[in-house]
Amino acid sequence: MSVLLEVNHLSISFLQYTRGFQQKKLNVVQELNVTVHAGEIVALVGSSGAGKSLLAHAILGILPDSAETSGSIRYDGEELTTARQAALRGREIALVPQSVNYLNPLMRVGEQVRTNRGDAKEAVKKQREIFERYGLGAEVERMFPFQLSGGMARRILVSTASVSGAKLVIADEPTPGLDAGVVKETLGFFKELADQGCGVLFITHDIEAALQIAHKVAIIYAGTTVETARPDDFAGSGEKLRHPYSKALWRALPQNGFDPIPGFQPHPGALPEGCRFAPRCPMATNECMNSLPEMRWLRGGSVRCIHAS
Ligand SMILES: Nc1ncnc2c1ncn2[C@@H]1O[C@H](COP(=O)(O)OP(=O)(O)OP(=O)(O)O)[C@@H](O)[C@H]1O
Ligand code: NI
Repeated sequence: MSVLLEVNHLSISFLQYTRGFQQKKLNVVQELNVTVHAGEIVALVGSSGAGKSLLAHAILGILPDSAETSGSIRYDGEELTTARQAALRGREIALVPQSVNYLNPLMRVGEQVRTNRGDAKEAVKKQREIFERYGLGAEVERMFPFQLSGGMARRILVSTASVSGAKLVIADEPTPGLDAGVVKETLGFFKELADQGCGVLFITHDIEAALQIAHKVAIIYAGTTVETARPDDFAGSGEKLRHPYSKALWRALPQNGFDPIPGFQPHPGALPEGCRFAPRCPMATNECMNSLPEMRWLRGGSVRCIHAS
């Protein structure tokens, strides 16, 4: 399948004003890499504050003005410029947001799901077809968001991407606090989109949900990609995983012994010089403190660690 999205060496920083008129640059994301092919579901996993939503916003071109970015984001073989982002956003590149609060409370749902589809007649037809496929009754298109149940609202959010005819769907934490049935159903919708040729970037804290549908898993820590793995690398005690952080994350799951990693992910203002994980890493040596390791290929995946083998 062809490469749809290619993010390389992405850095995002924020200019912050400290005491007086001094400016301080806060480097939040550095050297973030991720590639999504058509028809592929890539899970982006990392803990809170790792930079997942910032990546999503950088791709969509909706970062705040105070953000400064460098590196490259290519879509469909070409650099994603601000102008292209504006033209593709909500159409070819769609966001499935975390919260139903992204829906306009004053607009009937059928209408808002159709907003980015040009031809009105065709849009209604497409929207009805998709609502039916997602098990949303004919009456739903006339409803307002407050009338929807949690499960229905999730279906509406995913159907928006479907109706717009998106080729790349970015789902930012689409299954927070949902009951198991709704999670399973939502995951099924993404699978279906991918089966139709869509690329899906599935952002989540939830490794287990990710593993149910992902073709590839990218793990990020403190603003940096540390590993890309195959779903079946997440097995046993994590011996197939490549990065010490990935292993630790896997072992911290309740079913794997709930062995939490001591320490905390560093705050953007206080990132270590070298490997971001070194201060918490059982394998760290002096060499790890010098510079951020390069990403390298290893056993059918990639890893940013000089000790991984
Ligand atoms: N406008 C901003 N100015 C300064 N720092 C910011 C800004 N937006 C985000 N950050 C910082 O960037 C880091 C990453 O934020 P981001 O929202 O991408 O995290 P995340 O991985 O999506 O976390 P979560 O799982 O909690 O949603 C955080 O430490 C956050 O404080
Ligand atoms: Ni987020």
